[in-house]
Amino acid sequence: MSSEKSTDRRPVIIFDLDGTLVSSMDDLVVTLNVILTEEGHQAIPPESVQTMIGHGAKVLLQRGLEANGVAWTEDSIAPMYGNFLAHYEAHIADHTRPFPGVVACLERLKARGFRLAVCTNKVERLTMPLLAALDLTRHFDAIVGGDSFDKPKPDAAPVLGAIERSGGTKAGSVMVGDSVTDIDAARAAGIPVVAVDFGYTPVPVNELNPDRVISHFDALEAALDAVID
Ligand SMILES: O=C(O)COP(=O)(O)O
Ligand SMILES: [Mg+2]
Repeated sequence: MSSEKSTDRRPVIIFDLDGTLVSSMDDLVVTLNVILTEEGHQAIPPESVQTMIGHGAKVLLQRGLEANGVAWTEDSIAPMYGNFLAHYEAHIADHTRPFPGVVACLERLKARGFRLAVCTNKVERLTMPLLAALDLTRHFDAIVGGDSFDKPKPDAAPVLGAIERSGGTKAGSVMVGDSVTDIDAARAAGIPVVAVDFGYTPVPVNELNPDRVISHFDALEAALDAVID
């Protein structure tokens, strides 16, 4: 961390990745179904996969197996998980793109003096190449993955870690996410949360009581102004 960062602590806007900054579902669906069908299992329809995203690739694979009625253990899924990581890494941005308005919004927030961070449950091995492939890495002061700290979201640790690694301060910081894990992690960390309603969640986000819900990144600044004291 530079001395400039440590003496100039600013609020941080902490973004979830899948379903919030980027539309990663199609690439995740393809990889999951390639791995399941290679093993002789049934492919899962996209609308079902959408409800399984947000807890990282390993949980996605576990849920895909459970949907097929297949029992798994950590040992039994290890080779399949390795294949999943390799396939997904090779196709990480075939279809995945930033949602509309993301880049312009990040630039406006940076110009307003916020620090910016990613806090995802995707492992670092996948998070870093995805952000690089979409030319998003340069916008962020810190990037935290599901394996960056001992526990992933909904634990507070990765959210607080993202603030710390950004050289930021918790006061005035806000989480932006698409699912219950983001809302619970923000609550655990003691910061407000804005939810996007175009992401991946089995439960509509407005039923999860975030501080604000937005339907487009053009609405994020007004939502942040409303939730920051
Ligand atoms: O399920 C994943 O791969 C990670 O999801 P997240 O970026 O929404 O935390
Ligand atoms: Mg998400």
